[in-house]
Amino acid sequence: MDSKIPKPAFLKKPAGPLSLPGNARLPLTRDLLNLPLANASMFAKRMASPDKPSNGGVLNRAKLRRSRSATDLNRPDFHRPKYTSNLAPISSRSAAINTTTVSMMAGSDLIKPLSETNGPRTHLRRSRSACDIAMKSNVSSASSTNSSTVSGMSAFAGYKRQPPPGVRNGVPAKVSKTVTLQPKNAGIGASTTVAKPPSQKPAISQTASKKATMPPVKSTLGVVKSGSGGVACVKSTSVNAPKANGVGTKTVGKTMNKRIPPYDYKARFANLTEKHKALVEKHEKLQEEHASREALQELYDDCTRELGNLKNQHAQLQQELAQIRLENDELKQSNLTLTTALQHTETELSKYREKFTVVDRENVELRKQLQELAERTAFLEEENMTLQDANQRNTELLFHANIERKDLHNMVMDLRGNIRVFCRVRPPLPSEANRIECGWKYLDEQSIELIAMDGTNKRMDFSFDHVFHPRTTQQDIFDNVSPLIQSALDGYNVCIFAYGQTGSGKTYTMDGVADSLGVIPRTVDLIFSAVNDYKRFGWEYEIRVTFLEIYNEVLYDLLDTSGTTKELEIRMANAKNKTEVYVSNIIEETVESTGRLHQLMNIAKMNRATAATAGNERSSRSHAVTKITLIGTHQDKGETCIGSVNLVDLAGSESPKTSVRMDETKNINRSLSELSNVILALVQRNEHIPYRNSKLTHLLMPSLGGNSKTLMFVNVAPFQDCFMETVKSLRFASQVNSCKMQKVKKNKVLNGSSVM
Ligand SMILES: Nc1ncnc2c1ncn2[C@@H]1O[C@H](COP(=O)(O)OP(=O)(O)OP(=O)(O)O)[C@@H](O)[C@H]1O
Repeated sequence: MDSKIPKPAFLKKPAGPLSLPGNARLPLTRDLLNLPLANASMFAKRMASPDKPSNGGVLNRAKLRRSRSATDLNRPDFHRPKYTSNLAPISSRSAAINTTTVSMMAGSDLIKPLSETNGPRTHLRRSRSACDIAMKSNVSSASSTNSSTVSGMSAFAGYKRQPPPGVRNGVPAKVSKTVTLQPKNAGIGASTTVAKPPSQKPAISQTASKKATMPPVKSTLGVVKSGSGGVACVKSTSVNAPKANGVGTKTVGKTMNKRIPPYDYKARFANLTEKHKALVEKHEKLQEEHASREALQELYDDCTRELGNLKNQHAQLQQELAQIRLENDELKQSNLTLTTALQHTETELSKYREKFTVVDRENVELRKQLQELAERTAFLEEENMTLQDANQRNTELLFHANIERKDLHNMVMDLRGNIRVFCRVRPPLPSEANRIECGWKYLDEQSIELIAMDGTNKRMDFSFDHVFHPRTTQQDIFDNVSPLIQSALDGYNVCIFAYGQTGSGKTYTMDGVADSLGVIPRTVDLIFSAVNDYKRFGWEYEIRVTFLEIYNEVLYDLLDTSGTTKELEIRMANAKNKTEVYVSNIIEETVESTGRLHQLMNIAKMNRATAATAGNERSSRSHAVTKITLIGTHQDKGETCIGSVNLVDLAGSESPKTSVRMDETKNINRSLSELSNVILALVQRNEHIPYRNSKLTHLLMPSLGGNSKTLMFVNVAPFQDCFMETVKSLRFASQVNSCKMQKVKKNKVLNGSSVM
């Protein structure tokens, strides 16, 4: 054992000031006297060395005195030369130990920088105070044990004030002690430190129980061993740093065992008492730490639950966040759509604004125009009033002018004669090309010369109101007829009939064919056209129509399609006016339009044709009478005018020699003769007019004579074989015409002219 004791430090001439750590003490004088000479001289030389601090012997005199007293008590045979004073300076070694310890604690999870701990600063203060208390207790114990401890404590205290590199403001060192000594007061940071792996936590208690299990402690052990363990340093380490490894404490034990002789039971007892106290304190601290850990465990559980709740909340918030992000994306998309729509709408709005501007300008223009038009309207209304007054006056004038026109027209018609005769020569049909024609010479529009082509070359001249040659059109014919229709509209009775040999063209003249309408359909059209024109003069017309035929002196209603044979009688309408007649049981239909009238004409024509089918020659041997009654009313003037048009397609005259049905021929010829007699009586102005001698003259009585206008067509065929019948018809017509023109003729007669 002694061989392992290092060589005394004074033999090595330590460079620094003399400072003995721990229980190191300077040898007493008497000790020095007991030293071998060499050693004594060396010590004296040492003391006399200029390197020795001037106050080296004064500084630790109290210590030396105490040490000497203790030593004296234990010194039956004191041999101080074995004192090992070549230890490293305590301050440096203590710093190294404490640096190592702090580094170890700082490197462990138990020590956290202040910035990592969230514990309140007050905890740190309390921990610091506890630490200080612990330190003080250690210091006191140390000082009571050995005066050299003071320097060790000073060195350790100096270490605390100098934090190791990497630790800010020295907090980690304080925290490490706080965590270790005062776990109860530790905050969250402390709990976090305590919650570190338990393999490191027991190191604290093991430090007290001198058990070295942690690798950092081993390294510390190496440091201690290499430093050869100064007593003060080791004791300081074991007391002031309970977290130091057990090896260090073990080193202390060895040192103390070395230092306290076995027989010094009192010192040993004191030492054990201190150890016991330290262990008791550690036990209490461990119990507090255990309680603190349990509290921390509860806190940890609470935190875990809270963490779970927070995780759930976090997950829920994550879902909400995802939902919100989704909604946000939808809102962004919607916003984008709305933005696009807004831009589109703004574009349209700008267009509409431009249009509105244009329209507004147009509106202004239109308002101006409207104003002008309003003014214009007012002017026109005023002018219209003036015109209406003028129109009313003109209407009045027109009404009177129309009356005057009627009078004049009637005068003209009178001058032309109430009975007028037109002669029409029909052309030969293509099927009649082999028939010999008479010689026809048209002298003028009113005269014709007939030349027999039978070899006698007989010539006969006839004069009429108008002579129409074979090429005369239906329109030319009607142009000469229409003035009579105008007379009917003016309130006169008009009778137009066609007289002539069978096959001479009577039906063609009166009815016409589909592509060449005759007098009757043209009369219908003219009447409706004139009625519409007369409306402008205030006249409203009612048009009534009847269709009948006279066959063998029997009346037939051509509009009666019932098949029943109703007896038609010609009766006088007014006893006072014997010219007014009507036909009983006849169908008289009021016609509103031209179409309807044409429809009725076709019905009548079919009925007559049906009769003709029953007997092939019936149509040619019956008289067809179409009567159109015109009733005009002028509401304003309260006037009424009634006129009528009798359109008669007479049966064709026939020579008895060629007649097949003599009775029919006789009836036809007799009725035609009676018609001739009536007409001749009229033109000769006889007192008695034999109207009632035949159904035909009786029926036409209102239209023959008086103010009636009568027009007779004498139709003749152009053929030589019809020469006699043609001459007969022309003589009758010429006789009518000569009688009418008798005055003129008379003038002619006076001039030497002759009529046949
Ligand atoms: N002006 C004319 N132009 C062309 N064809 C005519 C003309 N007049 C008559 N005809 C034709 O001559 C034929 C006989 O004419 P229409 O039947 O009119 O004689 P009508 O005198 O009526 O005979 P009826 O007394 O037997 O009835 C018909 O085919 C008709 O088309």
